[in-house]
Amino acid sequence: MTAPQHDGEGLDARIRLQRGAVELDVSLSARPGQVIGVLGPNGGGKTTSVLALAGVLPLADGHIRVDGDVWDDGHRRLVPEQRAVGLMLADSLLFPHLRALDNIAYGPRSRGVDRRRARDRARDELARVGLADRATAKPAELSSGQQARVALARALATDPALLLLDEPLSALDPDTRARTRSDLAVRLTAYAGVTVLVTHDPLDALTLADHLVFVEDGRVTQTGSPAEVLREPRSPYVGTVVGLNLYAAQGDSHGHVHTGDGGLLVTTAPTEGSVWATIAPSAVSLHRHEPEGSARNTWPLRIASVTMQGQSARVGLVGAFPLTAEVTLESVTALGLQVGQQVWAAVKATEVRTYPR
Ligand SMILES: Nc1ncnc2c1ncn2[C@@H]1O[C@H](COP(=O)(O)OP(=O)(O)OP(=O)(O)O)[C@@H](O)[C@H]1O
Repeated sequence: MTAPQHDGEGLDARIRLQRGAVELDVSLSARPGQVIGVLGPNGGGKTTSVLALAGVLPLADGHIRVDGDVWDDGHRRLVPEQRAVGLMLADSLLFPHLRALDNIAYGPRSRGVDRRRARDRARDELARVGLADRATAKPAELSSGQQARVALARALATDPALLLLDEPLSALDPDTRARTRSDLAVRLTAYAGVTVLVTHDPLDALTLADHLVFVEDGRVTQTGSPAEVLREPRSPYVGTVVGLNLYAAQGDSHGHVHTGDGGLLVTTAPTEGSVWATIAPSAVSLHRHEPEGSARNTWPLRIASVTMQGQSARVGLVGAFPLTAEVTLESVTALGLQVGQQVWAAVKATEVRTYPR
């Protein structure tokens, strides 16, 4: 479950079906107004979950209930048109021959709303995404960010109980993406239904979602609020998403943490038994020679990659203890860091966090 049990309002789903090689078993639940961010590696089953919620793929088992109504219970199922769903994908899929206004009015019209009321509603939705003045533009006359906003307006114009956003921003360039992300955040705040947001972008998830669900190989590997997930990642994939070095390990009461392949970490805050151990990349210092200071954890490693990120660089290190370090660009030049070079990495014992696995 992704949120506390509730009284039937909102989304309550257990999605079980086979698709390709993946046997999907994913539970999702949320109250009205909540945004669930669904993340995971390629092929894990995120889009399949969205298609099941939309009614495109039938459940083999499990259930989908929205506001107490059964949409699918493995036997009875509502077809997509019977579901109060709004859908927005990376490709906005607008009708190219229709004006922005008519693209949005299409949904209410096809659900029986008369022409004038459908257009009034479409005008209202266009205004809410800041495009009141582009009502007569055809999709080809709109920028990609504007097309995305029209697609969002269209998805919401039918008053869906469930809004499904599958990589809604992934086709946008970084600047447009950032602007559209904040517009989306504002619009979602005013939306009363449940939103399921599939994304590969940690920033989308951390800024838009109330609750995160990680789906890997058809299974939920971690759920929690963004703050919980940032604090305690519980799978190597989640560790990568939140940007921490993460190790499955065994801890003892003396502050020794043994990672699987003979690696040893020293920590000042030991947890006994099966633990996850994390090291923030910014806590790793790099040296040309073996450091003599107080750091308890030091390893000679080889630089496998250097990538820039704003004013800092992430340095991938391989060897006895694989690590990612984050250092300033000044350090990169001062140390003359290059791929293939041998360096010493050091981490203070106070910087090694452990928590039960
Ligand atoms: N049209 C299809 N027919 C059969 N199997 C499919 C089809 N599309 C996807 N699959 C398979 O279903 C499984 C789940 O894929 P899905 O697209 O749901 O993953 P995803 O988590 O959304 O991945 P991505 O991040 O790449 O979009 C994969 O094994 C995939 O190969």
